[in-house]
Formats: sequence, C-alpha cells, structure tokens
Amino acid sequence: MAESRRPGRPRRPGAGGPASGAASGSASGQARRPSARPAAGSSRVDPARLAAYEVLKTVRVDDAYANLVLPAVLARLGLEGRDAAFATELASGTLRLRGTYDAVLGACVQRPLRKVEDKVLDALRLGTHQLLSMRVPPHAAISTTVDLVRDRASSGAASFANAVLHGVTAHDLDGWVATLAPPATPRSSRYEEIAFSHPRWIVEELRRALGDEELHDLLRADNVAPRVTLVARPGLATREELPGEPTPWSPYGVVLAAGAPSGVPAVAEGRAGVQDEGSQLVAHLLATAPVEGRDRTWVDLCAGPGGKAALLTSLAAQRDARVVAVERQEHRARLVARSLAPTRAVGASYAVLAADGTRPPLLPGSVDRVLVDAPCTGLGALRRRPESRWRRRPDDVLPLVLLQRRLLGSALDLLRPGGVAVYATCSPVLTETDEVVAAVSQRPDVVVEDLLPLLPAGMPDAAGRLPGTAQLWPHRHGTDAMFLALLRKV
Ligand SMILES: C[S@@+](CC[C@H](N)C(=O)[O-])C[C@H]1O[C@@H](n2cnc3c(N)ncnc32)[C@H](O)[C@@H]1O
Repeated sequence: MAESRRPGRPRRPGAGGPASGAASGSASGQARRPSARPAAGSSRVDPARLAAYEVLKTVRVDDAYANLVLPAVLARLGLEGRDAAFATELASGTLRLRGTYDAVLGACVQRPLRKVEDKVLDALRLGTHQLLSMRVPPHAAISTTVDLVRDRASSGAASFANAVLHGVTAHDLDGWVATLAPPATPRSSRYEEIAFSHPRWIVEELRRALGDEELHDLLRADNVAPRVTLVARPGLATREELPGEPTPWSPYGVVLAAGAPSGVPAVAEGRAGVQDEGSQLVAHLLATAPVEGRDRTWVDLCAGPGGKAALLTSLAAQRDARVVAVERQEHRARLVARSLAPTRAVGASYAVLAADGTRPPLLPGSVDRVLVDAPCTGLGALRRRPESRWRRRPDDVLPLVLLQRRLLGSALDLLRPGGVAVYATCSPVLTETDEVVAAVSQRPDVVVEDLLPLLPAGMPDAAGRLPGTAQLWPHRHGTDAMFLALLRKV
C-alpha cells in the first residue's frame, strides 16, 4: 500500500467518519461554510490548507525543498500546534504520494492531467490526500479544496474541482490501487509506480539493488517520514542529556522523543545535531577502522554542510588528530565552518577548505584517514525529502558516477600506505556504489577491506553485494539507505 492506512471498504461519495488521530482538529475535520472566519486576507480559505498549497506552489515554481519552505509558511500564516501538524502532513504526504494521486486524478478527469492548470492540479492533489490518506470527512476535504480553488483560480475551476473530487470518493486508496495498478510482476514496475508513488526508473534502480523480495517493504518505508535522530558529539555532549531513547546501532545517537530539535539545548549550542543513524555510522566507521602507525591527519573530502565532519572532528579531538574538511561550494564550506566551531571547546584542531576535492590542495601520501561522502542521487534518502523523487532524472546518474570515481581516486592519492578511506553514498544505486568501488579498486595500490566486522554487533543483513561492503536500508535498519566501503592503500 502506498501509505500506512488500513484497508477498508470503498467509501460512498459524501460519506465519512469522524476525523481522528493526527489529522483531527479544526483544520481537518470541519467543513467551513462560506461565512466562516476569514483567513489569509479577505479569502475564506482554511489557513492550514492554504499553507500546504503555498508549500506545493513554492516547491513547483521555485524548485524549493518542502522541509525548508514549511517553517516559513507556517510562521507567516500564524499556524501552530494541531493546525501546523495538519498542514505539514498535508503538504509532505501530498508531495510524497503525488504519483499515486495523479493516477487516481487521471481516472477522474476527462482530459490529460497536463492540460489542467498547475495551481488547480496542486489543489486537487491536496484534496485527494485528505480523502484517501488523512481520514478527513469527504464533505470537509471537498468543500475546503473547492474554496481554495475558487480563491486561487476561478469559480469555473472550483466547479471542476468539486466534480473531480466527488469522483475520487468512488474508492478508498486500496480500491483505487486495485482498480488502476496491474498486478505486480518482477518485469514491470508499473504496479509499484502507482501503488507506492515512485517514478518507474527509481523503482527499477531500487529493484536492481535490493531484489524483488523486499522491494515493497522498502518502497513503503520511503513513504513514511523518518523519526528525528540526534547525535551527541563525543566530548561535547552525552546521549544521556538528549531527550529520547538511544539508537540501536550508533553509539552516539538518540531518537528524539518529541518536539523540535532546536528546542534541545545541546542542539541549539552545536554540541549535538540532527543526523541520521546511518550517517553517524559512516563517521564512526572511518574513525574506528584499524590503522597502524601515524594517525594524525583525517580528511573529509565532501564535507558540506558538515554533519559527518562535526562528528569526525569531535572524535579526532579525543585522539589528537587534525581534520581537514574540503567542500567545493563556498556557501556550504561556510556551513561546515559553523558546524565545526563548537568542537573548539574540546580543543579540536581542524581546517575548512573551499576547494575541489578532485584536486585538493593537500600533499599526496600525507593523510591517514579520508572520507568520501560523495555527492549522489540521494535515492537512499527519499523518505527525508518528499519532493526529491520527482526531481531526479535518470540522466543525473552518469555525471554523478564520473564525479564519484574522480573523488574516490583523489582520496586514495591523498592516503599514505596503510591509510584508510571510507566511500559512502546515501544512494543504493549500483552504478554509484559497487561499480564505483569496483572500478577504483582496480588500482594496484588499493584493496577493498571487509568492513562488516566493524559494524555494530547484531546489525542484521547489512552486507552489500560487493564482498566486504555494507548496504543499510530504511526497512531493515531504520536508517537511510547508506552504502559504505572501506579501502586501504597498500
Ligand atoms: C553528500 S554531500 C556531503 C554531506 C556531508 N558529508 C555531511 O555529512 O554533512 C556531498 C557534498 O559534496 C560536495 N561536492 C560536490 N562536488 C565536490 C567536489 N568536486 N569537491 C568537494 N566537494 C564536492 C557537495 O557540494 C556536497 O556538499
């Protein structure tokens, strides 16, 4: 199923149970009459729906990231508490499940969807999410969407939206998937495209990396927003002072119990941060890989915005090692510098260089440990950015792969004999993972080492396809789908 909604009987048009759960409250459950309180100037549009609409529009028009736009929109419209939570779920859920909803809308609209005005289509997607995934009573979902379309488009478009959304109520989500998606087969990804709202080329890449058996578990996990995990940077903060349960795999992590991370003092002071557990393991692995002899110089070759570099630097400080963080984009290098600054309190030694990691201004053979957390398609972190699956294109992959190979090659040039490199991507795509490592390990001065013994005890099924490498998965490990490989210079 595309989202965690229990299967149910098809709904009758216009019928609906009481609003419940996170979706309940003034924003969700009440159909607003024309005379209801005005919002957003003179219009009668429900503010939470308006906020979600504004997010979709900004993502579409400005190519923005929803998670960055949302806080500003919520603040501008004065939304807090349940209304803010409703707007957040409405915007994020609609963006994630756009593929499923477009298939549904395509069946309810007489003309091709590309001929529907963008702003009307955005509103229809929002209405469809409320009807099929949020348990908003149909009369409320439809009337508030019609108000929105009337306000943002025209009365004619509002009548059109009314008719289309009544069509959407013909089935519940399971019913629509059963109606629209052909049965799943390993050879065609059409079923997954509709049922799990992933572009077909992405389904095919994920299938190649994972196989058929668990594919649906992965796609389902991609459609659920991850819990927020925090990292306690060693020497600066402890897990015990962070509010939440310890993470199962990372020795530095905590699953945030409730509230915004910015409200946690250690996070506000930069002693802790928000970081996926898989990312924490990447830094941990580089720091714990055995190295004989000198162990003074660690490099993060793709450091922006600095999450892993901050963890590495606090670990390096405990061993009197120095970290050089390299980042090509100047504004991201500034973010790295900001992220590393709190580690000065524990005497950390580091430098941040705005430079090209394929030609870093560092001496070849001078480095003991190097991390290549390579720029990648990010297809292992789809649950984090609801719109990202619709942005990426198949032809993004090749240029990234060429860059990844050059970055890893340059990292290996920096290493002294006996030094170690960790190559990581938040993508499981085989061309970005196994094939990069396999190509670079043709060098006579490099071996791929088995990193599995360095992973936390009891971590299940983390072996990658290429011997010695690791591939984490959201549905298995609760992390992003990070790929990790350990290479040693000989
Ligand atoms: C996956 S992100 C790294 C995330 C980072 N390690 C963290 O944990 O916060 C990849 C980074 O590599 C940077 N990058 C891309 N090409 C680069 C190059 N040629 N040299 C150095 N950095 C590069 C990107 O700007 C981006 O900030």
